[in-house]
Amino acid sequence: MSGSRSAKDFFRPLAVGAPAPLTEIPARPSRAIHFFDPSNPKMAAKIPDMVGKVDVLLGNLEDAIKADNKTAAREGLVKIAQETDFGPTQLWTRINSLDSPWVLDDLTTLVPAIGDKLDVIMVPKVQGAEDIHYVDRLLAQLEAKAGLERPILIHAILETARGVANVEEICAASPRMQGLSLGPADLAADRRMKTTRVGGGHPGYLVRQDPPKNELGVADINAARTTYQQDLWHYTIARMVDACAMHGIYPYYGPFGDIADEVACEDQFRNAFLLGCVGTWSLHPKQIAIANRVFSPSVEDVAHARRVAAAMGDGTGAVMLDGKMEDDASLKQCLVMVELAEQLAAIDPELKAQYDAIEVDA
Ligand SMILES: CC(C)(COP(=O)(O)OP(=O)(O)OC[C@H]1O[C@@H](n2cnc3c(N)ncnc32)[C@H](O)[C@@H]1OP(=O)(O)O)[C@@H](O)C(=O)NCCC(=O)NCCSC(=O)C[C@](C)(O)C(=O)O
Ligand SMILES: [Mg+2]
Repeated sequence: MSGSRSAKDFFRPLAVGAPAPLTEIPARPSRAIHFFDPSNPKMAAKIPDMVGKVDVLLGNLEDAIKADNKTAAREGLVKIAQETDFGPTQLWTRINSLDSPWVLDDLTTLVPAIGDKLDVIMVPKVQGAEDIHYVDRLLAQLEAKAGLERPILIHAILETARGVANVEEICAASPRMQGLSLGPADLAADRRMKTTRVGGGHPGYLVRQDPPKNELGVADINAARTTYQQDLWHYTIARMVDACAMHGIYPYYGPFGDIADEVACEDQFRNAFLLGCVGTWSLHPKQIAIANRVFSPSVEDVAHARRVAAAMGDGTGAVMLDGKMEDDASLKQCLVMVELAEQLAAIDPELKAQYDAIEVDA
């Protein structure tokens, strides 16, 4: 890849004195990345109580924050971060876009003030590896200056056609890359898609059942036919999942703007979970429970996975379980569930109790 670092330099710090990059991105539970506006006193007041109840709290500085409130949001985030003990909950931020008048101050303020508490910086509207390289070097310089001991990770939002086209090089651009989220609103606009919704499906994007045929074998195109609404975001999410898996980083859905429609929100989140995403965004407190439910494997799935693991002994060969074939590969599928359940149980006592209560009779 032109312009990328050679293998021998990939894990070298980009500034003298900056912390060494991680060689592996930790699989920390992040079912819900909960967005809040640090300049909104009502929202900010709720944040300390949310610690421990959501996997990630994200102080948003970009879109959805009024231009007049950009400084207040940045300062509000610094204050909340300094005054709060986040325990097992991660603290992330979404900085302003790289072409905005605010982003340089975002980074030069946040890293010295709260860099020791910030786990991940979400960068919006990432177009290609060059955007990640810019943030990567700047973070290294700021980390070195602040004497930080742990590198801050980068999460890119895919919300332009160019960003989607460059998804693999974005994931590969830095050892700081933690993951990707879908930005369905900006992406729809950039692609000139004809949906005005923030994420989710569209009733016009469908396939229709074939027409029934009459006794002469002629299709009756006027007969009632079932239609099936399709997922507008399937292609993009699937590309993100492959790019992330290939680079050992984590894919996330993104925002679901119809806060009132909890059913459709859950459906969209579940599609992403099934395809390989590890989490999603929550824009309103009530979306946290939906995300936590959807992105935790069900007790039934974990029970089945553990049964397969027990039945597979040393993990090789093929066995029959409930009339179905299980083998080395299906065991690997099951271990995805078992490992995720273990990671979640470590931070979620309620889930731990449910998973611990499973009895495995192989
Ligand atoms: C949708 C809104 C306006 C409804 O806000 P509301 O106040 O009208 O809702 P509510 O139901 O009346 O709220 C009840 C209570 O919960 C509070 N509350 C409400 N939300 C939160 C929250 N997130 N965190 C903590 N507390 C919250 C709210 O302040 C209120 O407190 P109160 O009972 O004391 O009066 C509000 O929830 C909100 O502003 N959410 C965040 C929106 C956001 O961050 N948008 C940006 C991400 S999506 C995006 O950028 C797109 C993307 C990726 O870039 C792209 O696709 O291109
Ligand atoms: Mg956006």
